[in-house]
Amino acid sequence: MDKLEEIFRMQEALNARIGVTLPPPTEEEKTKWVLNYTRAMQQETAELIDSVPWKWWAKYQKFDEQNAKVEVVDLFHFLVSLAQTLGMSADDVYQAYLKKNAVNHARQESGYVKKDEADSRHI
Ligand SMILES: O=c1ccn([C@H]2C[C@H](O)[C@@H](COP(=O)(O)O)O2)c(=O)[nH]1
Repeated sequence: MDKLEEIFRMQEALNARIGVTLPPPTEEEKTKWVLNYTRAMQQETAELIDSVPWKWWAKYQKFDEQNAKVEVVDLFHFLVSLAQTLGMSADDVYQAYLKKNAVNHARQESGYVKKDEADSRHI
């Protein structure tokens, strides 16, 4: 089985155990879960920041690479749930990634001197 598809399936199973079925049926519920998952990701991002010595005034901090990797995986859990909240399958994410990656390369090709919001509308 494709690894991304397996991750999506495992995340669905974990979320079901927690009592959450995605995508939510109403726009109101979708809004709630977008906010829940983005807030959870902000928290995990803060924990990732704390895994590196970011405090320029303190000397006690260490680079905890092992913990940083765990935080990345925690973030991935919530990012996959966020995609599922918006009704995206593993293949939807893959296809959108391909298209957006091509846009990013085209932007580099052209020097990216102007922001063109319309260049991503086809994704
Ligand atoms: O609805 C949820 C809630 C939590 N987690 C997972 C993601 C992280 O791996 C971990 C974060 O929880 P704490 O370790 O911060 O308790 O739980 C989910 O996948 N879905």
